[in-house]
Order: sequence, then structure tokens, then C-alpha cells
Amino acid sequence: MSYEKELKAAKKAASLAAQLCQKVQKALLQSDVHSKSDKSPVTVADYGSQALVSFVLGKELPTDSFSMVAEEDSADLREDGGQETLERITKLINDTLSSDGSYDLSPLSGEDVLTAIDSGKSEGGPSGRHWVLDPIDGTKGFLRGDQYAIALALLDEGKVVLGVLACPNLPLQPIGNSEKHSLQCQAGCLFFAEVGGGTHMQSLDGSLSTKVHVSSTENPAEASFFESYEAAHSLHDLSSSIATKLGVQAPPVRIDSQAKYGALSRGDGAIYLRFPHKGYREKIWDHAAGCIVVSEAGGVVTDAGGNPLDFSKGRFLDLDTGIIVTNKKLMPLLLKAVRDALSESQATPSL
Ligand SMILES: Nc1ncnc2c1ncn2[C@@H]1O[C@H](COP(=O)(O)O)[C@@H](O)[C@H]1OP(=O)(O)O
Ligand SMILES: [Mg+2]
Ligand SMILES: [Mg+2]
Ligand SMILES: [Mg+2]
Repeated sequence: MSYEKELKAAKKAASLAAQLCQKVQKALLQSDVHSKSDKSPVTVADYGSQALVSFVLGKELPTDSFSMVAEEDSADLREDGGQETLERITKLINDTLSSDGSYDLSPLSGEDVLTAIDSGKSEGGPSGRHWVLDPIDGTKGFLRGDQYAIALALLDEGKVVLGVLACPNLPLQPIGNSEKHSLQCQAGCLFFAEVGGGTHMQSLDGSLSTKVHVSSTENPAEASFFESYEAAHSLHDLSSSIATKLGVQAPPVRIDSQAKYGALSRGDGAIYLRFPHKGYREKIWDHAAGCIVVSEAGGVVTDAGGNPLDFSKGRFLDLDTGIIVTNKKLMPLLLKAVRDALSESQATPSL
């Protein structure tokens, strides 16, 4: 089955959401940042991106029944004091839509925006089609002026069939350890993948796309690895122990968000290690788009036990310990290094 029209709609939605986020990141005001009940940050751009993606998918695919599993909801915006924030979000969306000019419509109201945000409340699951959206993945990176991604995927009967990653601060050229990238001179990258069709990358301002492939290295000594920038999101000591056991020589490349999956899909590094602190439950929107972008580029994404990620279980991933990503040749060696490091860390709980 081809998902051509769905992929076209997803690329349009993620690109417009990226424009909205870029606008906010350029003029970021502290008043645009709020704390959610789990103390994680959320900004007008997270809400605006979610509403815009929902709105664009509805416009581009008017005949499809619409179900979406997305990170944000409108509860905080509906509370006393949320009105001013909602007005900012509504203006951002209307400005983005009117400068794009694709749709002939009257401006959206605050109520339209709340409804669009709440269209992301689906539970997903093994049957039917569900869009899966992280409107800003890596909000902490976004606030620091670093990497973030708009991550949109489509689940069909429990499988990820397409994924789009808009990475506004990721340069088109390969990234490595040393460079600090300037935000001014870049258009950013759009990665997209459809099941059986490979992974492609283009610039967010619409250049021709190129097919990308993961690194083909078989030699761990030549492989560099990605991990979270935030130590609170992934155990850096454990990654370092895995990398040492594997024989990786380069220091970790630490960047925020699913931009790591995008960078990996074009061979910037060969490995991604993600080991959240005990008790953290991974959400499907944090991996669905990244997972297909890497696997269609020839990579493998599994949990720490070597099992493929199962996106059919609802809003959460139900997995063994952590997530690891690499190419097919390195995966057996990586799995062994992970097993060894994990059993050592259980013997030495400070790791
Ligand atoms: N305590 C946590 N541990 C692991 N991941 C987290 C935690 N809190 C939030 N996240 C999510 O992890 C992802 C970022 O991970 P990374 O470290 O790879 O940038 C984001 O999806 C972020 O959510 P959000 O979408 O709100 O930014
Ligand atoms: Mg968040
Ligand atoms: Mg996220
Ligand atoms: Mg998010």
C-alpha cells in the first residue's frame, strides 16, 4: 500500500509547525514557558505546533477519519490565567497560516485552537490508523537554543508506516563533536520515510531531497555515538561503560531530541544509546518517527534486550530497560556490550 498522500500531508504539517517554532525560538520570552504537572517545560510553541499539525492534517486529508496520539492537551490553557497564553498561541498559528497562504480561511479562534490541541487525545493501539505527534521533542533543547524536532508518524494496524522529522536547527552538513552550530545561517532539515520506500532528507526551505543511509561501519573503534544532552533523560555513565566495552573511542555526541535519529539515519554517527532513569516510561511519540527514519535508512532500533519497539500498546512503549540504535552489522556486538554493562551495573548500583 502506498501512503503518498498521507506523507505529503505530514511533510506540509511538520514544515509549517517548524516555521511556527522557529518564530518563537527567535523571540523567546520567559513568559512563554510554563511548567506541566510533571515539572517538564511547555511553551507556546509546543501548543502552537500541535494545533497547527492537527489543523493542516485535517485540511490536507479531509476525507480521512482522524485519530491522533499527541503529547500536549489544553487543560492548563483552559484554567484561569491561560487566556493570555491562548491568545499568543492563536496569533502565532494565524500568522503562520497567513504567511504560508495555502488555505483560504478566516482566522482561527481560541476555541478552534483548543479543539485542535485536544484532537491529540487518542489512545492509539493495535487497530486502525493513528497519527503520532510530538509537537516539540526536546523542549529543553528548544529553550537553550539547541536541537529540537517536530516528530510526526502514522501508525497503521499497530505498525509505523511513515515518519517525518523536522529538525529546524540541524545543519544539512554532517555534525560531529566539535562544532557549535549557529542558528542564523541554516534552513534546518526535514527527514521523511515511508515503509519500504527508504529515508530521504531535504532542507526545511524545500530543496530537492536526497536518499540517506546509516553508517556502514563494522568497526566500533570508528563509530561515534549519540546520547541525550540532558543527564536527567539518560544515564551517561552507563552509556560510557557500554561504549568502552564496545571499543568506541570517540567521546559521546550529546544532542537533544529525535534529531539524534535524523543524524544517525544519514551516518553522522553509528550508535544511539538511551537509558532513562528507573521508573521513566517511554512514550510512543518520542520514538515513532525516529524509529522509521532510521530503519528505512538501513538501521536497527531495539530495546536493551534486542526486541523491536512495539508501538501498538497505546500511548506508552512497554520495553526492556532502554533503547539502542545502530546498523545491522554492529548490533550483535552492541547487544553484547549492553548486556555486559547492565549486569555489571546491577552488581555496582551506582552506575
Ligand atoms: N525524565 C525524563 N527521562 C527521559 N526522557 C524525558 C524525561 N523527561 C522528558 N523526557 C522526554 O525525553 C525526550 C528528550 O530526550 P532527549 O534527551 O533525547 O532530548 C523528550 O521527548 C522529552 O520530552 P519533551 O518532548 O517534552 O521534550
Ligand atoms: Mg514535553
Ligand atoms: Mg518528546
Ligand atoms: Mg514534546
